[in-house]
Amino acid sequence: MDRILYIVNPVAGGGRTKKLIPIIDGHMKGREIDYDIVLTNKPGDAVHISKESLKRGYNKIVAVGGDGTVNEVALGILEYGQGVLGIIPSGTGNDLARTLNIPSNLGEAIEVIIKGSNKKIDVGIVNDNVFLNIASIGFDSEVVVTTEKIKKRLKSRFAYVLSIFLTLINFKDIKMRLEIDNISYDKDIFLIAVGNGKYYGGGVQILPMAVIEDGFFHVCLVNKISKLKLLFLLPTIINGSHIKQKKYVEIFKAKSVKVITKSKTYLNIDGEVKDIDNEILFTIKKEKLPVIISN
Ligand SMILES: Nc1ncnc2c1ncn2[C@@H]1O[C@H](COP(=O)(O)OP(=O)(O)OP(=O)(O)O)[C@@H](O)[C@H]1O
Repeated sequence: MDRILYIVNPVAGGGRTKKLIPIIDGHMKGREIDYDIVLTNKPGDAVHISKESLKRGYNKIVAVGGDGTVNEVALGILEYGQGVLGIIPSGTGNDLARTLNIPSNLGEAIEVIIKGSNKKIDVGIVNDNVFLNIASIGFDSEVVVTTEKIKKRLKSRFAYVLSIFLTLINFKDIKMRLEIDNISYDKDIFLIAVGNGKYYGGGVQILPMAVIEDGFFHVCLVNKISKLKLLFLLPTIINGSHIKQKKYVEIFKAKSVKVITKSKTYLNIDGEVKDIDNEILFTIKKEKLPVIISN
């Protein structure tokens, strides 16, 4: 018999997620299923709540929020060592749910939690951080940093577009040594994305070839390119057709990736950006994570 815990991040999706609580309750009531709904109070809460509730006998832990909330619940399950991750997509991006074809409609997503099946997906590790979707370095990470700064003054979707233009004006290619499954390359890069999911940034198909359960990372490298050419290349990333531009874009499949940069840079991990050291190691965890998906 399943015991389901919904962990709701009230600030996900610009605060919309909090309003889902009575709707989830309405869908669950009257069914013979043991469930509970709890709210997070601060970042990191979902990790502890997941672990504690698994200890108390819940088996399906559902992240109600965006990719950040999903990442925290996944960490709790992995640290505890058992349990299944459920996802009710209600963040701004929901990129992992998009790769897994989890419905965006709330009622349908709840039905998947109740009746869906488990799929074991790959878990990435980058410098002690767990990620399920995509981690990246370069232009895209700097766009996230600039967007956060702009959002403090301008609360609109336009903030993202504006930050793309501002970052494009100021961005300098990053010199790095890359080791992909122990083969070394010296590169000047515009961006490198390493992951198991296909999308980031709310549906941008940076890794259209990614397979989420094959035990490998999928890597997209955009090499140094003139700003004029970038204006043509960037829109093709939205539908994934950039990978045909072999002159500028390289694709790899690997078990491990190491990046060594000369200067400090940013790392985007499932949508959250961190300052990083000069050496970044991406590896795949041996154990996969069970996630509930549609039958
Ligand atoms: N109660 C809370 N108050 C403030 N922040 C919280 C709370 N609970 C969780 N968080 C943090 O909110 C951040 C954003 O959450 P999440 O990523 O799920 O939503 P989102 O940003 O709207 O969606 P997406 O990442 O898909 O774009 C996460 O980093 C998480 O740690």
